[in-house]
Amino acid sequence: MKKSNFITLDSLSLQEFDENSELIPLMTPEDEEAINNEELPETLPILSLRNTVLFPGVVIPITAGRDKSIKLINDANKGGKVIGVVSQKDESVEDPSAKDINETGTVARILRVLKMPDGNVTVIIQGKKRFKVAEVLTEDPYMNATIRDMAEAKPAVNNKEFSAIIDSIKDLALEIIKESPNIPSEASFAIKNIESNSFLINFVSSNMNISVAEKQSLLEMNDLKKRALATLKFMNVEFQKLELKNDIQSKVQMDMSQQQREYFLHQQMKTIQEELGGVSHDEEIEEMKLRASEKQWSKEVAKHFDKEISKMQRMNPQVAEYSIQRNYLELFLDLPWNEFSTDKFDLKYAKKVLDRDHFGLEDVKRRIIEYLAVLKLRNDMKSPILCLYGPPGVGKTSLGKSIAEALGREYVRISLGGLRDEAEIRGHRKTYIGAMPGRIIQSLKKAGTSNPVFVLDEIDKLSNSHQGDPSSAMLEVLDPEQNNEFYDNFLEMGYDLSKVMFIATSNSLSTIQPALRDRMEIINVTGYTIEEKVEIAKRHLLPKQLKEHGLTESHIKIGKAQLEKIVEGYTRESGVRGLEKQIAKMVRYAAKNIAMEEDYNIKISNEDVIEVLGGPKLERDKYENNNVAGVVTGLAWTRVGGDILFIESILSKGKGTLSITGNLGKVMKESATIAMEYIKSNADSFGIDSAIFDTYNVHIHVPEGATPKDGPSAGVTMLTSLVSLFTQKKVKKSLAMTGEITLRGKVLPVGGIKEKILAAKRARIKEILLCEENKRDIDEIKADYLKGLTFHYVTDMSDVIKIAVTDQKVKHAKKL
Ligand SMILES: Nc1ncnc2c1ncn2[C@@H]1O[C@H](COP(=O)(O)OP(=O)(O)OP(=O)(O)O)[C@@H](O)[C@H]1O
Repeated sequence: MKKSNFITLDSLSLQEFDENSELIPLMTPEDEEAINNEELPETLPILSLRNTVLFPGVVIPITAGRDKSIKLINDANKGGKVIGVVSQKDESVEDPSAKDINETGTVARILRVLKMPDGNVTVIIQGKKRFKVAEVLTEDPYMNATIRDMAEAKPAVNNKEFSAIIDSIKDLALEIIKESPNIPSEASFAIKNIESNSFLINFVSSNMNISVAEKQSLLEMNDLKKRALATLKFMNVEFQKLELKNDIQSKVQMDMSQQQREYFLHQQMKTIQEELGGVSHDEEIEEMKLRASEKQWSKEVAKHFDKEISKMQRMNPQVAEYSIQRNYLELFLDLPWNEFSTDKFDLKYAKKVLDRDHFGLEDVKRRIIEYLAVLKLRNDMKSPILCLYGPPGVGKTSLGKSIAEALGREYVRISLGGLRDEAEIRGHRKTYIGAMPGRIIQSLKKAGTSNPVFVLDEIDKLSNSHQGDPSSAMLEVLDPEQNNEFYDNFLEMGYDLSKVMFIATSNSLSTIQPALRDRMEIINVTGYTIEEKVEIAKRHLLPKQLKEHGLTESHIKIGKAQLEKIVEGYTRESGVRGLEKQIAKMVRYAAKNIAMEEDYNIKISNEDVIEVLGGPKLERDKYENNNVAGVVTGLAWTRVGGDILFIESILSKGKGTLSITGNLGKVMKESATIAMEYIKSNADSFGIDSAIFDTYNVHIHVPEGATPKDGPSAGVTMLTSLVSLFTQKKVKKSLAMTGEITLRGKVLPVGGIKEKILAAKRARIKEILLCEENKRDIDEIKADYLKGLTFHYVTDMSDVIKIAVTDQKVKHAKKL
């Protein structure tokens, strides 16, 4: 035996062993040869092993606790030191008999016996040769049995396959040792030094991490090549398990170190932030909690806030969700919750404020004061929402502002024009990227109180689209029964809007969703007459512009005559927005002169107006003379106020066709046909020869073809135009008219009377023809507006002709 080759065993205290005995030898091929040639004894004492298998050549320590085993070891140690070692089939059997042990075992030589302090005996044995138990002779005091030799089929020395398997076993064994933290690296020296193939297989099999049964199966294999292959398979499995284990371990380790790294960096950042005087996240949260404690929110909101803030506390401040959560909670803190301003409800003061800010509009102001009076008496806000309706620039929005001031409330305004997405009103859920609360909640945050005056501008221009229906969200906002729990998607909570005073403005009633219109009290703000506009300009617009341009009244004076010129020549509107712009131009002109020290005190003359604004841009809507047959003045209503229009018709030789031009809608064309047919059937009463209907073509035209026109209110005008045409008689001077006609010859009332009257006045019309039923509209109009106008009320189309068409022939009357 070569003493230089030795194996270290971790289960054994080698130091102790070294001190007392020789080193454990490795089995060389020569040793193996010698052992194989040794004659086996016929009988052997059999030591049963519970949890291991002894392979030939391998040295293992065994601790014996059972009396039988201790006696066997002691006897053998005193004698020939050779024993038979067989593993138990079932390790739990305490006192195994013949049937409990495997048939195949290994002859072993006792190398050393160590007596342990606890009475156990540790024996170090080395396997020599396999055997089969032939017959168990005695079981007491320990098992003795006759044994048989076992032949081993060894492959030829030059068997390449076998050599390859052996090489693989060696390589894999080295890999396994490398990967296993528990096997000392010296083991790899041992592997490298093993010269005997069968010992290599046995050594590896013995040290592999496989079950006793598996080890036993290896021991029982007679064919060495097969045994080598089976060993290699087990090794592969073990290697894969090891790799997997290491993989998991390194991952776990990496996760841990990543976490540690992040923690470390966060700590560093926190320190840096604190050094720089910034707010650390903890401080931020503390500050939020402090602010929250001052809020007057309901239990429900407080609970929700607490839940959300503890969510924020658990978050990593570096992730994007953290800032979303912070914004969310800041919205809660910024929003007013049950924070009210005290209402003034001094109606005299309210009237004063309204009068101060707005000239005229007596009716409107009266209704607003009445509305406020009701609010004062009822002392709650569950009254209809005001809707100020009228053409642009008549002061609807600024009335809202004055109401806020009169009541001593905050003022906020949103424009609903062109708003198509419901989320604009209700907000996006906060999980969306860039999500925000809706405009209602945003405005309340801006207002800072829970009861502001909230102006909803252009409510008629809310539009529907595939992104939802904003008007249904608006319905919830404006419904006093529902709006105490208005749900905003971003806020994820109901918000009480019931104390908010909503005022809507609108240019048209027909485009407001009917359900919305029902919820509102409509107040009509009509346009202004020229005189009123001049007054508004003098009292409000000019002082406002002077202030904005840093001037005072001593710098520039614009007389009434010039203001009137500006109104008539440069603006065409019911409101005063355009007028304000023109005045701003005049003020800028003065400011320039003053700044250049050319003139300190400017009194604007007519020439100045032309110099600054250019020649008058607009001819006043003038009534035209009545020298031509078939030309009649009608009154029209548009979204931007009233207007006058002319209906012209001519005759040409032909076959009696009727053509209509001027960009007219279907209803207006129908009016023309009705008028024509009515005249045909009543030709005699108008003194018209029916023959001309077949010999002349009629063409009706409504000028300004670029502007689309529609509606039934031009019916009476068309009728008058055609009668005048067929009779070649003059239409009454300075007369304008509006009214729908029917085939039976009736005249029906129409809308927009106030605007139409204002337009007629602007055009210097003197007489107006209307349906009898429209009289009640006229009665509602301020007497001032009606000054200088004569009204003719009719019910029948024949009355229209009687009033409108004179007996005089026109200048160049056609002979028909
Ligand atoms: N009666 C008035 N007295 C004083 N100023 C007026 C009056 N009417 C309108 N104004 C002024 O005209 C300007 C335009 O008014 P505002 O913006 O309120 O019009 P609006 O009716 O709301 O128009 P829109 O329908 O286009 O929103 C404001 O500067 C307003 O102060």
